[in-house]
Amino acid sequence: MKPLLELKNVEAWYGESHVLHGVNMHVAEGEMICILGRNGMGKTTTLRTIMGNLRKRTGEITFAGKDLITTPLHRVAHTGIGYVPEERGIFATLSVEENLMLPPVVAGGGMPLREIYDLFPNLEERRNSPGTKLSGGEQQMLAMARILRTGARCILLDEPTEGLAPVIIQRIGEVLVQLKKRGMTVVLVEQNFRFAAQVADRFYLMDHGQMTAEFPVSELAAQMGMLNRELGV
Ligand SMILES: Nc1ncnc2c1ncn2[C@@H]1O[C@H](COP(=O)(O)OP(=O)(O)OP(=O)(O)O)[C@@H](O)[C@H]1O
Repeated sequence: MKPLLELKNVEAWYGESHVLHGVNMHVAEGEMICILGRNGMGKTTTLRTIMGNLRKRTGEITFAGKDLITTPLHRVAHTGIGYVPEERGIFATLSVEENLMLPPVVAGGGMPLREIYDLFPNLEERRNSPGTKLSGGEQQMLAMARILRTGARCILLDEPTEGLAPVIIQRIGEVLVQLKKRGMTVVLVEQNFRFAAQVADRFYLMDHGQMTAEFPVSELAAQMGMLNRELGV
């Protein structure tokens, strides 16, 4: 079966700085993959390159049969792919509900507000609170919810657990399991290896702008020695 998202030999640059050196990656529909790697290896850049935020890029990126390299930046979300950046991008002066309603529904199947509140009950409780008053966990959930409303069927999540308390991390894990049950495709970048090990189906290890290893969760135990050497997990 053809992957939903596929990168072939993708290279990308920030100005003169060559950061991705031939990234190969594929994600099946409904799969949750996790990109592991030390700081600065190109994980965030991979997500930004898929979304078209880095325009200087070569190789092939296809999503749902569409060529994303030639898709204009403002049309990428219309293909059904959404990005939740590490900094979350919540509008501080707007309420939770205004943050949710602001981005347009750009692809078919956008999650209605009612379903979003069922998935994130604490967002409903806080629907009138301004972005500035939200905890880190609430901000992360709002950032994810906002992307689900746009109609994305594949979400790219950059370090969703960063800086969050264990109980909130567990809640985010539960949401990801729910999304997976609904058939959502997820690309996760995570430093929190213990969290990723509980939710991901398959792993990529990124090193100096390339994927240097790939294995399914069933091989995790056998790969621990290698991961320990590479990441110190
Ligand atoms: N806006 C930018 N301009 C120039 N270089 C950048 C920019 N953003 C990142 N880089 C460089 O690109 C390389 C890859 O960074 P990237 O953020 O993709 O790594 P990462 O694996 O996501 O690590 P981290 O977890 O630290 O974010 C690093 O050398 C970084 O310094």
